[in-house]
Amino acid sequence: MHTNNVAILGTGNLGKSIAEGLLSNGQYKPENIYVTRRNTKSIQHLKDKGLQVSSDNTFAVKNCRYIMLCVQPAHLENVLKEIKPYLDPEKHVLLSVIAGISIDNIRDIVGDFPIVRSMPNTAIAVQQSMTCLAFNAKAAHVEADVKEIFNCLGETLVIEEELMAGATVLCSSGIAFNMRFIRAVTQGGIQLGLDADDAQKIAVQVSKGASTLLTINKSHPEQEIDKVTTPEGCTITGLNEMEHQGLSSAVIKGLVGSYKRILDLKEQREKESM
Ligand SMILES: NC(=O)C1=CN([C@@H]2O[C@H](COP(=O)(O)OP(=O)(O)OC[C@H]3O[C@@H](n4cnc5c(N)ncnc54)[C@H](O)[C@@H]3O)[C@@H](O)[C@H]2O)C=CC1
Ligand SMILES: O=C(O)[C@@H]1CCC=N1
Repeated sequence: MHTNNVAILGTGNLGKSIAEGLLSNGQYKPENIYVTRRNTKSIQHLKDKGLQVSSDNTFAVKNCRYIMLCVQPAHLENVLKEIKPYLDPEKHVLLSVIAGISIDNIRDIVGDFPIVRSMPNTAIAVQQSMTCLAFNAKAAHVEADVKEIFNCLGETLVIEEELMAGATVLCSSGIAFNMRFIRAVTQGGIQLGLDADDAQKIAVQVSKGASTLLTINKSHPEQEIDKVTTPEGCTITGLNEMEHQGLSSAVIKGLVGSYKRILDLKEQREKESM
């Protein structure tokens, strides 16, 4: 076995994004990435690129060190029970990207094991993920290696596991929230007379520009806003109107709603398994 082979069990939206990211940044050779899915038809393109594609999770586990659990929460228990006989805590590291499933939930099924919770987003496909990571004590020795994998796919932040639900909302759902803002700006631009392609091009570049300013200047958003808002000008007029309509409040309420949904689903799953 190649010491660092990666298995992605459940190659759907996120699993595919991870596979594409690992592949295109060159840290992994295609043959060292094992991807599984019950029906492999829709990941045929990964096979064409040289990845090891299979519907057999145990085959992937036998050949890999890092086992990424990328199925939906409802499918996790079955997958863990299926691979458990082939898991070796000296050889394998489990990395779960599954929202609302704790390290303890996984440990309850597989026993004491190196387990990492990782919360990336779909921008991992283009090496621009923000990935939050939490390690259990057994996985402490792989922290540097795991960080290196995800650092090649964007930025990483190690957090306490109890913050993982909040991180899921900001980090993973955050891509969708940002997309909706960009889309809304595009729609507004169309109403102001720009054609759809030009409006989107402007919205995307402005978003990138705003992020880059904060990254490079290490500034506070309000400092950057103050540079744009000419007294009595159009920016402050637009900004205040957005706030009168509840922009910040809507965003915060959305984030809190999303967070509560993670906790509700977790509670529901726990009740069902009792
Ligand atoms: N989509 C996203 O942006 C993010 C998703 N997540 C988490 O990642 C997980 C997957 O999410 P998605 O990729 O959106 O879901 P998805 O439904 O697109 O992908 C899951 C895949 O697992 C496959 N699968 C189901 N049972 C299987 C089995 N026994 N063996 C092998 N494959 C099996 C399904 O066929 C499907 O392709 C979820 O637990 C979610 O909470 C976390 C962060 C971001
Ligand atoms: O919406 C969801 O439940 C998953 C987890 C974070 C992103 N997608």
